[in-house]
Amino acid sequence: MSLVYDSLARWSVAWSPLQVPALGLHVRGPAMLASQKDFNNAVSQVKLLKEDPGNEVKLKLYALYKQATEGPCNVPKPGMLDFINKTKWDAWNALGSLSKEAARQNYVDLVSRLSASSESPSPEAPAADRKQPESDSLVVTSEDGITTIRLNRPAKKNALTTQMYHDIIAALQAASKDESAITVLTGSGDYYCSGNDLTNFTHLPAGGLEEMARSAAALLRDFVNCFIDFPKPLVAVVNGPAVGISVTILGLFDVVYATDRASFHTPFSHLGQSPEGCSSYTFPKIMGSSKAAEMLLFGKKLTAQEACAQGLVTEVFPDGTFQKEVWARLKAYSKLPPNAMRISKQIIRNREKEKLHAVNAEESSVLRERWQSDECMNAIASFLSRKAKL
Ligand SMILES: CCCCCCCCCCC/C=C/C(=O)SCCNC(=O)CCNC(=O)[C@H](O)C(C)(C)COP(=O)(O)OP(=O)(O)OC[C@H]1O[C@@H](n2cnc3c(N)ncnc32)[C@H](O)[C@@H]1OP(=O)(O)O
Repeated sequence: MSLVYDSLARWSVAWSPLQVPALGLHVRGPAMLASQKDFNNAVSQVKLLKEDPGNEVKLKLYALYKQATEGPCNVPKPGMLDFINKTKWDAWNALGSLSKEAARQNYVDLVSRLSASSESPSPEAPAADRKQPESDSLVVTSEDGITTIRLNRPAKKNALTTQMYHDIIAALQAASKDESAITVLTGSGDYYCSGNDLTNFTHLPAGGLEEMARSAAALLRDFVNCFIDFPKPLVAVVNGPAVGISVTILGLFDVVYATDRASFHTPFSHLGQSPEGCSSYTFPKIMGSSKAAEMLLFGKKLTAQEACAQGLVTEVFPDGTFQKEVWARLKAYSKLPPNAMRISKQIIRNREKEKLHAVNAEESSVLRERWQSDECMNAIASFLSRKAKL
């Protein structure tokens, strides 16, 4: 269950039933409007819904409830760091001058639709007891001399949760000591990875924003250090679009294979952030300072072919044969003498290790400041309130 969902659920207890903005709401004449009794019944019915209707619907319910009971939004807008209350306020405020009566009716209609759909069997709806545990977001397997670390949150485009950063660190540490010759990072579904899960920043710890930025910077530094120090051949099998940190760390891989459907996007300025994953050093080295600046400063998105032409990607494969061709090749490579591959990697990496660690430390420290900036907070709030997408 996502953090936002948890927060909204807690919210619903504290603030009573939730609601959603304009989408799918009915407009009726006064004679057809629901009575106060219908409304009270609907409020009780919400608590009996068998299935969680999801954050968006709960927000809609919340806003309609507030509009129906208090009228148009008349309370001050919460601060931009108060993500949850701001999202709720936005939803209520979006109803504008909708009358109390119309809001009451829309609330009743929405609850009635929800009750009907939660009663009809839906084979695709995930039952609570089939919910994937957090650890299923990463799947690690070892076969044919290859350890594969697979990002497995396809419904969220494999965005990286805080837990996933920790799990990847643990998986890389284990892979560095296991029997496999090669380690692969790849993704499930249509995306390789959409980068940092932006809801990671919605859990403010007791120490507030400053403490959150401190612990995020420490985690980022540990995470990237694992890639710098990884002792065996590390291969990225980029099965679809890649965003943010999943792109920047590619500069620390030994080989990057991509489907022709992949794209490579580092929208740090759009997000009020700055480069990480040692990309401020590796990208200019790989593609030249000007091409690197276009990506890292202006967020230019590269196609797979462009990324290959600029040296970030080793080879591009047609999507239809991508998996077959790449895995056949990796299986062949995994039969090469493992010690020779390790030693060769060490010779290459040792020349750079000290520099890479220094770059990682600096980038993490700069980001610690960035995460506390208005630019960054506004960009995250904007994505979370569904106003912005890349
Ligand atoms: C206190 C400790 C914290 C520790 C944190 C560690 C910190 C290390 C951080 C290092 C710095 C990293 C920087 C980056 O990676 S910057 C890049 C961040 N990524 C983004 O900005 C991408 C945002 N996503 C999008 O723009 C679009 O979703 C995307 C273009 C990727 C896909 O669009 P599409 O229309 O195809 O699909 P949807 O938008 O409908 O996505 C499906 C669902 O997935 C959710 N989603 C996707 N990406 C993210 C994401 N990055 N964070 C959170 N959620 C994401 C999306 O919201 C949809 O969810 P719902 O179905 O529930 O709506």
